[in-house]
Amino acid sequence: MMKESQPLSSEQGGSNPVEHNPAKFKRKPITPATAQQKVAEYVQVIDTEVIPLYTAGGRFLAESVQAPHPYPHFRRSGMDGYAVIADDIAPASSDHIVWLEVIDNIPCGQTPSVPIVKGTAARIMTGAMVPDEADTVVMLEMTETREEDRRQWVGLKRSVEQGRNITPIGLEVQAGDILLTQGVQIGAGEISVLATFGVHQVEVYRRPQVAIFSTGTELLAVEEPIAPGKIRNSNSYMLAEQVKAAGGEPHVLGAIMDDLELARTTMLHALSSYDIVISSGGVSVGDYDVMGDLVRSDEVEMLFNKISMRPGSVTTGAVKDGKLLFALSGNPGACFVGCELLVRPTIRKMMNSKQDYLPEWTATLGHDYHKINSFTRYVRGSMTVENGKIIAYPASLDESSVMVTIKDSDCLIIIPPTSEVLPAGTTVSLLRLSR
Ligand SMILES: Nc1nc2c(c(=O)[nH]1)N[C@H]1C(S)=C(S)[C@@H](COP(=O)(O)OP(=O)(O)OC[C@H]3O[C@@H](n4cnc5c(N)ncnc54)[C@H](O)[C@@H]3O)O[C@H]1N2
Ligand code: MOO
Ligand SMILES: [Mg+2]
Repeated sequence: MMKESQPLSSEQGGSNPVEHNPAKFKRKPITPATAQQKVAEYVQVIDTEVIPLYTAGGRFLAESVQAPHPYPHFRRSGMDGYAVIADDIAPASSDHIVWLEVIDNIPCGQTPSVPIVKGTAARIMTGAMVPDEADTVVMLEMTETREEDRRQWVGLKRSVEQGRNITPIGLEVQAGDILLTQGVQIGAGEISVLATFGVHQVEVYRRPQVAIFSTGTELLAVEEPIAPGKIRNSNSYMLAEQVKAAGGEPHVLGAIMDDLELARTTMLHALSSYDIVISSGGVSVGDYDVMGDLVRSDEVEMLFNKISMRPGSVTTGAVKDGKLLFALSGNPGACFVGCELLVRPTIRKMMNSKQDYLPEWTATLGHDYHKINSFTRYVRGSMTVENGKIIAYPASLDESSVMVTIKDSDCLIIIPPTSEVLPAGTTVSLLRLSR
């Protein structure tokens, strides 16, 4: 559940006596992969809880599940028909109907009541337990019936090979098979396995509780009317959705003015109360970029404050008392990418997921990409399949400050550092976004 609280401050002027600090201009960029590694070093697997199965969808399994019995655990009919002994019906043909006496009727959920012997058959329904002595089920459409002296007979004009329409014990699963491993995310298929094997109480990882706050004196709450120079706080909402999609539980702490003290108290409160903290805005070198100043202070241990990527070069990581703080850029595009590349894997690693980083695919660039840069670019784009190949089209507007094309994107196309136009047709890697 996304929770939203009131903005922490509404009255401060937001002017901040940020001291002139040349250190902020000397930032040492590290690669995106190094940033991910640095963050991963601080990730701790979170504790677990036991929840009812019907609430387990989307959660990450904290236990491995071993089959306590084979599945199916009895020989099961795959058709509505008659359970027979194949040898009995071997001579059947259109000229020679073989008649078997029907001595049992086995609906689903019941056990056979009499053994099938030579010359007899049991009427049986799909999913019902096949009598031990029968080795074949003939579907209803291939049979005719008659009644004589209140005895039922079934006639067959064709033979059927032995074993037809019987699902053997353990076809899907043998007793002792490992079915689900720790860290698997529970979806429809997984929950079906758990239900089948009677796991009605599931041990899952607790959802990481993620505090989100935005900094920016320009920020309005979404319900406020626009005003000159002001914008609405869209990043908090965007981040909350990204956190939810990753498997975490967002807590939106609202927006604060660009005020160092306010940022300090908000950050410290968030770090002491939640498992992960994300802030947006104020990490560049501007006069009011308070998060950048704060992260360089003694309050936290800064891991990095520059990554050789765009958007999101100012993405900052820090740690305090074992908890990670992600101070993301205020620019929506950079904020989005920083969250996908660093926060998402953190949330998922905390729940032991092996699907922590965004999956990387190979694709063909759909049109020329003109921007040159010494940093790796993660360009939002959309994928289509043309003639059996994945074609990735960069968004028309992909600047860090652009918000509106995030919604149209299902991938981040990786454009390596380049000084030349990348022509359409180039093979590129991309990170697939989950939607
Ligand atoms: N002199 C330099 N200026 C800038 C540099 C630089 O290296 N030298 N880096 C640029 C890059 S790259 C980026 S990215 C931005 C990063 O800015 P900040 O992280 O400090 O973010 P803000 O200054 O607070 O805001 C930037 C932009 O984003 C808007 N914003 C902020 N919060 C939100 C929100 N919650 N929802 C929607 N939009 C938000 C804000 O109004 C600004 O327009 O710095 C460059 N500058
Ligand atoms: O950090 Mo900025 O997004 O690189 O443009
Ligand atoms: Mg700034």
